[in-house]
Amino acid sequence: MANIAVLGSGSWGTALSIVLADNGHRVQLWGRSKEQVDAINEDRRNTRYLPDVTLPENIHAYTNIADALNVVDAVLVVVPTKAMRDVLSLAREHISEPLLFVHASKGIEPETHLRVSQIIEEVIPETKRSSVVVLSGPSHAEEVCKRQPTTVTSSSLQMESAEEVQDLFMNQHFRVYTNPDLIGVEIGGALKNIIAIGAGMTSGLGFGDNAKAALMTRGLAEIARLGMKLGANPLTFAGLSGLGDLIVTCTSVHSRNWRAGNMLGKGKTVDEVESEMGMVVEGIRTTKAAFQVSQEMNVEMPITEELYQVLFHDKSPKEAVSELMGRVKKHEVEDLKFGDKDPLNHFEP
Ligand SMILES: NC(=O)C1=CN([C@@H]2O[C@H](COP(=O)(O)OP(=O)(O)OC[C@H]3O[C@@H](n4cnc5c(N)ncnc54)[C@H](O)[C@@H]3O)[C@@H](O)[C@H]2O)C=CC1
Ligand SMILES: O=C(CO)COP(=O)(O)O
Repeated sequence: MANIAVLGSGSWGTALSIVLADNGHRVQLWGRSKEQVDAINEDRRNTRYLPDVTLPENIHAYTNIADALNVVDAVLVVVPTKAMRDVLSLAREHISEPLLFVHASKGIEPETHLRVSQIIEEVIPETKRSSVVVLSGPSHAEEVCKRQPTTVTSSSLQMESAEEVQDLFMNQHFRVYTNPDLIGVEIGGALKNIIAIGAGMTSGLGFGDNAKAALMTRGLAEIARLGMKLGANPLTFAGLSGLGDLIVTCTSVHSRNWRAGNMLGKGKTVDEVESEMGMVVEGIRTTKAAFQVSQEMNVEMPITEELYQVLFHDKSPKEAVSELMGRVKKHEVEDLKFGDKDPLNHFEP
């Protein structure tokens, strides 16, 4: 049994707290809202984010981050990426010995373009962190908290740390694999949100499954293109944190990114969508960050570029689709050449 601080009491922080509590761990959950923290402790409910779920007794909620971090073995940070740096800075002051840091957020920091594990490394000094692990994959909180079958990936540069997190979370409903490709796992989890906004947008425009399949497939190609340039292994994008998460986010009724795109396709503005959603839509800021990175690194990302124009420069979704469909003709797989006898050798690691 371990004591684990969970920083962030939104949908995902609460659902992951349930997984940990089911595994017998003591969870010290930190949230900003006193009303929500009281409701968790007194009524065993997170009324705002997961109102229908009864929370196990071994989840204890706090508004004071020092209380949540008091005598713990590991820290799980699950706040929107834009809040990550502030929350970590707040936590840092209350940590006195090296702790295992796990995060389950999916984004790229808007101003610095850092992945979340890099933000942790920058804000938490080595004397206060033993290792950094990301937990990512196709996993909506609404299903995890009902103990429906879910599979995710635990990734870290240290195998022991990835396995430690696998052991903390894994149970009969929540299956955890390990993967050493931290860059690939974080990039796949962050960038699939962009494509999910696009998939929702095409549905909002009235297009069908062909358009969705096109976006998902070509979206994965451009995610992998940028990821590989950043140092990821292409095989990771065919796994849970890549293709798996892309499927769930582009097709599930629970996806905030898909729903946001759907509203945009139906004519709402970004401001209207964000205020109606009331929950984080990571893909909006990630679109801007990924677009900027793709420009800096000279990586072609046509879907991301069109969505950036829609989200930040008032381009109409219809015009964006038309631009994508009217691009110059291309090969499907850049590495495959006609007449090449052994094309698969391009995929050797
Ligand atoms: N909801 C889901 O099913 C999943 C979410 N994620 C990721 O988890 C991360 C968190 O998402 P959710 O929990 O769904 O978001 P949410 O919108 O449900 O909740 C966000 C939580 O963060 C808190 N928060 C926001 N800004 C803060 C700040 N500056 N300081 C302290 N707390 C702050 C809010 O009060 C709220 O409790 C995101 O990166 C998301 O992509 C990943 C997998 C599944
Ligand atoms: O990452 C998620 C599921 O794996 C959550 O996606 P949304 O933020 O679009 O709901």
